[in-house]
Amino acid sequence: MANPIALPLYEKIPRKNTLQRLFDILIFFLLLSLLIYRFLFLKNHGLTWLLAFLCESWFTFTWALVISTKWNPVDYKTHPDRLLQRVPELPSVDMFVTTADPVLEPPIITVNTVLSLLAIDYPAHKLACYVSDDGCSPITYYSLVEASKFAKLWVPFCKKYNIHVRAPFRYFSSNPQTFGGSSSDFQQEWKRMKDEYERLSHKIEDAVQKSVPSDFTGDFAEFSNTERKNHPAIIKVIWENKTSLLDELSHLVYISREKRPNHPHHYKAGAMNVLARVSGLMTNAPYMLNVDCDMFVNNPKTALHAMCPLLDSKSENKIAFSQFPQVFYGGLKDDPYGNQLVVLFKYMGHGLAGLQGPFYGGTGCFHSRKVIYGLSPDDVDSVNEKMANNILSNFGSSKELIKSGANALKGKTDPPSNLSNSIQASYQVSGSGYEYGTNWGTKVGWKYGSTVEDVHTGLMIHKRGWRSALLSPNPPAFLGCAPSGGPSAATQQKRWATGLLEILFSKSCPIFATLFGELQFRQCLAYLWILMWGLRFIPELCYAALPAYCLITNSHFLPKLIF
Ligand SMILES: O=c1ccn([C@@H]2O[C@H](COP(=O)(O)OP(=O)(O)O[C@H]3O[C@H](CO)[C@@H](O)[C@H](O)[C@H]3O)[C@@H](O)[C@H]2O)c(=O)[nH]1
Ligand SMILES: [Mn+2]
Repeated sequence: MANPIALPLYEKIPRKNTLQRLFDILIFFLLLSLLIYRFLFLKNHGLTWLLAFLCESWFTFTWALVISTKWNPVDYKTHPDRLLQRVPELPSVDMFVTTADPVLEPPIITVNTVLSLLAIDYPAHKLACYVSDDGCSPITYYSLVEASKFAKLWVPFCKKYNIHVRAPFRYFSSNPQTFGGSSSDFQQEWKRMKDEYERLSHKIEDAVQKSVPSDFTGDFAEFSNTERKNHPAIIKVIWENKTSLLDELSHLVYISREKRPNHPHHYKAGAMNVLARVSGLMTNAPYMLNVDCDMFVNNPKTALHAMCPLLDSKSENKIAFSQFPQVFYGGLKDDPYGNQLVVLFKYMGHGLAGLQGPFYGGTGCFHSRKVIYGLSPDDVDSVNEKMANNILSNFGSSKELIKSGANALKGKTDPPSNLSNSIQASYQVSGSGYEYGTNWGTKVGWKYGSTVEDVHTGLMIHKRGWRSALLSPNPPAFLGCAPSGGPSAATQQKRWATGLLEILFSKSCPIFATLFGELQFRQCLAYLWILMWGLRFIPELCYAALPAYCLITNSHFLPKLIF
């Protein structure tokens, strides 16, 4: 048998795509010949011919970007089984869940995501789950407190019977025999778990109906007199794993950062930066997973898969993040609105994986804390005091955060002995004015300035020369909700289109990142393809309107066939 130490933790396997390339090139040549033909006869025709020429030039250009991106697709094959043999001490992971609105994102959904995270196959004392609530909702907090009680039964049950789907709402919607077994012990425990989960759901439902707790006493006192966009920070350690035991529940922390009407809060990016800072003070894990509240873990080995490229010695200094594709459940058949992102991840994503790496997709992604703090790949092995001080010079006024930041950059783990020791500092770094005059949102952390903070942040990471990995394990690592269509899909796509254009027309533009940074040329083309997404409607609408226009004006834009 081969020495496990010598075996790689992951492999990049090129996909065979000769036929696909042939078709892609053929289409490209057909487009080019059409353009040449149009150009040669431009003088003999009117406006319609010119418009068609311009639209087709655009289509040819975008097709060239697509071909370049898809040319060398690769699949990542990860070997989580080898991980423990090669890396005896798994690193800690801080897991972030963001939620913003208890009505649009019902707490039961967030609770399921949190439960699925707490139950993953990873040493429990190495995990901490932080929930950021931009809705400042006592109901969300109450739901999490109740969920942590249920988790004490749910997590051991999942691990004992090796349950595959660890989000209870999803698990209990399937037949018990499918996952888990048929022994009478199992059947009994399954029944008990189901009853307990139903009790939890009812409690949460009641809380939503009656806005429990209405008196805001005791644990809920901090929520009294709060408005969603005007309230002080609220941080609560819901559960602390005090014994550092493997089979105890992981830490669970609730954070609602301070919001004030005159202070910009920078939406999700702002929330992520608060999460990075508070977790830096509390657990300071070298890796951070972030998920949207509606994206539960669907494969319990997810964290082990993600660690393979991040910890493999050949890539340790190069791969900044492991991204899992967004996969959705319950979506419309054949994805008529295109919001299940199949093309983006299945085709373009794997093509990107063969270049510098996939875009950061905002959820289902494991980041390295050092990279988020601003470290460059060349400096990883040589972080000295001066460099750390330089990076941390605009980290804000919290001395505790600067100390923990220096440790993170130097690769030291230094979690404080208990979480409550860092509560006071955590309140300080969650304040709405903490970031003034600092590098947060510019050089450090999640980037501000675009509503698509994920692509923006990923682009800035690639610009520094980092790579990223796209992992598509089977079953998919995470499953999420996509809007089913109608106005919500339109609003989402409008937000994406605007946010992508904000990046294109800013100093973060990928062309500058290639000219003045380390963004590879073909990676730059791929970024251009996605960032220009919001402009595509112009030539597409125009081209679609041409036939009707020609019919009305009795002109033509297609060559006449002469037999
Ligand atoms: O002020 C805000 C706004 C949003 N969120 C959270 O951010 C996540 C994504 O927001 P959502 O409204 O669901 O946007 P989507 O368009 O569905 O999200 C996709 O697009 C976003 C922007 O590119 C990415 O951040 C997401 O990860 C990606 O799933 C959710 O968990 C929200 O709760 C906040 O925490 N604070
Ligand atoms: Mn969403």
